[in-house]
Amino acid sequence: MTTDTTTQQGETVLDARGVTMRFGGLTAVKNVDLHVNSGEIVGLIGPNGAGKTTFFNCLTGLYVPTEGEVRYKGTVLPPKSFKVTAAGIARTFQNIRLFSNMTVLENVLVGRHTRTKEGLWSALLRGPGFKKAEKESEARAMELLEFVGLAHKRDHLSRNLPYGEQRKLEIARALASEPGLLLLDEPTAGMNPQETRVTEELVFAIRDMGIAVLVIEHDMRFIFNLCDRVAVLVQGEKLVEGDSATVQSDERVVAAYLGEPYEDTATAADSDAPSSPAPQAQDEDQAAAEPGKENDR
Ligand SMILES: Nc1ncnc2c1ncn2[C@@H]1O[C@H](COP(=O)(O)OP(=O)(O)OP(=O)(O)O)[C@@H](O)[C@H]1O
Repeated sequence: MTTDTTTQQGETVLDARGVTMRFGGLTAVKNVDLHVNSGEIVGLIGPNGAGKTTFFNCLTGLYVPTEGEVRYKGTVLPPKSFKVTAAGIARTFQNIRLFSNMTVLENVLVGRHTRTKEGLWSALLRGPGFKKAEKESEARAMELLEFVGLAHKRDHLSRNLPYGEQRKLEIARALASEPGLLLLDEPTAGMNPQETRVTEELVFAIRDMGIAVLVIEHDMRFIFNLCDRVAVLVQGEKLVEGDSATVQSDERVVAAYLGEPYEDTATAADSDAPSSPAPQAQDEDQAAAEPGKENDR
């Protein structure tokens, strides 16, 4: 198993400062600072309801933070998710959001739309420029499917894939937008231990492609194996941030989140049962709740 997380770390890719998100009287995220450097894998952990997904939604333009600022490579991000994707941040969702009636390949091609230059007329007329761009996009999409191990399923409908493969497909689709930063929201939820290990290797490989990664996960073994740095959110506030050893041994984290020392829970973390509830339409449910409606898709 790969546990070497050393890599070249350079410029600040993501710089979130003082991010606060209130839903009426509830402060879901409170004054959170977080940065991610190129070459880094950063983990975001915390108990259920700590504000992790809300924070992700603030980073990706799904929510406009009540206060604070999010910069990507030094530029303040526009509060629109498609513009955030075009800027270079891609994400996956806790509740998988694939186009279920499209094939595996088509799902990845959808992810490429921010990087294709051909306009509406070109698409309608299907001229030579469009056909060339279409071929290039398909070739790139197939490379990504190879990368995540799904090339042989290119023509399957995404809804027919097993759950773990749907998660991989979401990652391939996110990579299709050629991001500089990938946000993964519980990428191993519902996976068995073997699938989790494969996902771990996949995330290392993504980092080695030059893409920084910020990952939310409840599986502590996965997080502590993978991440260069881990931030802990509790009740919307950042409690601790540091390398895996620092975070694991911090008494506040043990008390607030782990409940007991990590060493004692490692076996449990490797059990077959997902450490978080089965995926559900949580984001959609939350989106329906005013005033924290999603900004767009
Ligand atoms: N759209 C919304 N409207 C109102 N409250 C919301 C909304 N979205 C999230 N919340 C609340 O904000 C808090 C943080 O929720 P969030 O989903 O961000 O936590 P989380 O750390 O991602 O939890 P989990 O690990 O269970 O996914 C919770 O109390 C949640 O009920």
